[in-house]
Parts: sequence; C-alpha cells; structure tokens
Amino acid sequence: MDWTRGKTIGRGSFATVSAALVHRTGEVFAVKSVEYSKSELLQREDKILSSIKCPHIVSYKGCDVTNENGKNMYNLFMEYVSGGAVSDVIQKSLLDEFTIKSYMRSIILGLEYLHLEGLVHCDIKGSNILIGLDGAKIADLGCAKWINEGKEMPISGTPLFMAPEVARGDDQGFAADIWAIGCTVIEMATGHPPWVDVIDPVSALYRIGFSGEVPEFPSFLSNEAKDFLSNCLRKDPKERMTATQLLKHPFLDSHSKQIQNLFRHNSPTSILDSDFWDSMGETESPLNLTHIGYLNSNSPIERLKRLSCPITPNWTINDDWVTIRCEQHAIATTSGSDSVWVSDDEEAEELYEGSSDELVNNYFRDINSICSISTSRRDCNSFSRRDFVRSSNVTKHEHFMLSFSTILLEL
Ligand SMILES: Nc1ncnc2c1ncn2[C@@H]1O[C@H](COP(=O)(O)OP(=O)(O)OP(=O)(O)O)[C@@H](O)[C@H]1O
Repeated sequence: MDWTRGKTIGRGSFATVSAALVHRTGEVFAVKSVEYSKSELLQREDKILSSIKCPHIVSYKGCDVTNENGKNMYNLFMEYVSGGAVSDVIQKSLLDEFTIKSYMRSIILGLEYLHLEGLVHCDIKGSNILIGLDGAKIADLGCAKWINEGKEMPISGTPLFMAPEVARGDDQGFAADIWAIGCTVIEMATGHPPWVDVIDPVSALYRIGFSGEVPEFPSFLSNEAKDFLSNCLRKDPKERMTATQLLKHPFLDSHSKQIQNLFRHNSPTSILDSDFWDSMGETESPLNLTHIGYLNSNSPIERLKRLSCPITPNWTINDDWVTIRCEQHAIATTSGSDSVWVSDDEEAEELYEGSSDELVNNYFRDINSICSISTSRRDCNSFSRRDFVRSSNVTKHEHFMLSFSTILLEL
C-alpha cells in the first residue's frame, strides 16, 4: 500500500503516532511507528490488535516496514480517531457526568469484549481512550496480555492507574482493568489522575499496594457515580464488579437508551455519507455538534464525479495547514461566508457553469454553522487549519477537515 505520513498526532513512551493517507483511495488512517530494532512491543501490539475486532476498540488496518532518513521503521496502521485522547480533551474542558457516562459505556463494552476474548488491557487510562464521533474507543494494546500468559509476562502499565495487587507485583488479571476504569472516571471528572499528592512513581506504587487506601472520590459526582466507583475501586480484586456487571450498574444503565440513540450513527468516512448529515439534522451528539443541516446525497456525488480529476494527490499536514493538491487542481474550496468553488481548473469550471450555486447549496448547506472557512479563491488548493479551529469545537472541525480531504481525494 502506498501511503504518506502526515502530522504527528501523539507521542507515547515508546512510539510516535502520525496521521497518514492512502494514495489510491484518499483514506485517512493513523500510523504508530518505532525504529525496527526497538519494535518488539509494537509487533506484539500488532499481533494482538490484528486478532480482534470490536467497534469500541481502535481497529487494525495492517503494518509495514519503511526506510525513512536511513532508519528502518516498523509501522502499525490503525483507524484514525478524530477527537484525540480523553486526557487531552480534559485539558481543554472537564467532562460533565453525562459525557463521562457516555464514554464509559463505550469503553466498558470494549473492555467486556477484550475480557471475553481472554485479554487484559493492562493500561486503561485517559491517554489510551480516544474519542470518535461514534463514542469512545480503547487504544494502545501495547501492554495487553492473554490471561493464560499469567506470570510469564511482567507487570506493566502506568503506576497511578495500577490496582493494589498489581502494585505489589502479585497479579494482573481482568480485575486490574476494572480498578483502572475507576481511576479513569476520576481522571475524566477532575482533569488529573488519582493520587494527586504522590510525588513519584515509586511512592505511588508503595501507597497503592500497601497503605490500604483507595483514591479519593470527587465529591461533586452523583451518588450513582460514587457507587459505580466504589464497585471498581475495591482493594480485593475478587470483590470488584466485572465489565459485564458494570454495564448493568445504574450509572451506565439508566441512560443507556438515551446514549445509544446519541451514538447510533456510524462515524462517517466522508461528508458525502448521507447518514452523517441526516443524523446531524436530527439530534446533537454528546460532542455538542451543532446542527449542520441535510445533504442531498446523490446529486453532489454524481456531479462532483463529473470533474473526473485524475488524482495524483499531494497531501501534507503541518502544524497550521492542510494542503491538498491534485494534478489538475480540481479541488473544492470556499471564499467567505457562502460561496464554494469546486475547482480552479478552467475546464472543470466550465462543467459547472450555471450550476455551481445549486451544487454549493446542496453540498455545503449550512456549512457556516460548522465553521467559517475563509480560504480565498486565490489559494484554493489550501485549507487553513486556523480557519477550522476558529469556533468552539476543534474535534468536530478536525473530523470535518479530514472527511473533507477524504472526499476530495476520492473524486
Ligand atoms: N488511532 C489513533 N487515532 C488518533 N490518535 C491516536 C491514535 N492512536 C494513538 N493516538 C494518539 O497518540 C497518542 C499515543 O498513542 P499510544 O498511547 O498508542 O502510544 P504509546 O507509545 O503506546 O503510549 P504509552 O506511553 O501509553 O505507552 C495517544 O494518546 C493519542 O493522542
């Protein structure tokens, strides 16, 4: 598969995650990379991720080895999840209890799947939970292990999220993930991990493993939420609820129908996905997407396809810009509040003469309630990232931006 690496979207302790693009289809995906000589853990993650499939876990898309700047790199391809990690989201604004419930329901459905498959995640925490338009997804199976690997595998994970039996080095089973779920609820509600007053990982492990304390519950949470926490944060792992039991706890169950309605929609692969637009017209998602109107799904595709641009896209992302260039410059852009051009190619433009207003109206109806894109016609093959982040919901704009670039490259 020919692909191009784009902007770095995350850095973990051992790997770098970048956005990337498939040349042939224009599909956007995420690639986790590390030097081949240090790729043992990433190859293990590859093996685990490729063996599972669940809508609440980031999906596997393949792997390869590249030579970049004289170094061999091992690359693991995954679905790109547009909203980023929960730990980053809460740095911008804390989550309310309703949103925590929504995310938790997806996360625990993913965890239930892993546990039924015999896998312990071993590193549940906010930075390993990604937010997509269809809810939260578990990521980073780099520490995961099969339950029957038992003591052959070393204890792994993040000290502040470790259960007492893990901190003592006794055991790391399914119940350890449940403890980490409790810690993640605290992180989502307060903006920081539990045990705020510990000064280093060693004292954290000692306190968690031997003090007999449990993390402090945020006082502002509802009684239901506190009860949920108390069922996750039991010192004795045998007393903790299982993922299946947690799904029936009133904290998650009471709103499950409402939440399912909100997350009913699949994440669109492009903005021409009619379900995406139709659903957005009906309801707001918990990410507070504003109403963005309906799209007449058929005619724009047909008409856009008439552009028949033989695409050799050059797609780059850096900190401020997403630039999409095509051989014939056939590209959609907008100038100011309500005008959209589909191309800066004269021949292609002729095709649209007399119809571009209609096209614009069908294709980008209510676009200004998403964001105001003010790229001028002059730079019509560039989209300014700054323009997308101007209004409040960056996540939504980033998603839109990538969906948008996807369609353009699909044409
Ligand atoms: N599929 C994805 N889509 C979007 N962003 C992602 C994706 N995977 C990872 N990221 C981003 O990259 C960051 C690091 O990824 P990840 O946790 O997998 O790396 P790691 O090296 O295993 O980290 P850790 O330090 O937890 O071991 C995440 O917190 C997230 O911001």
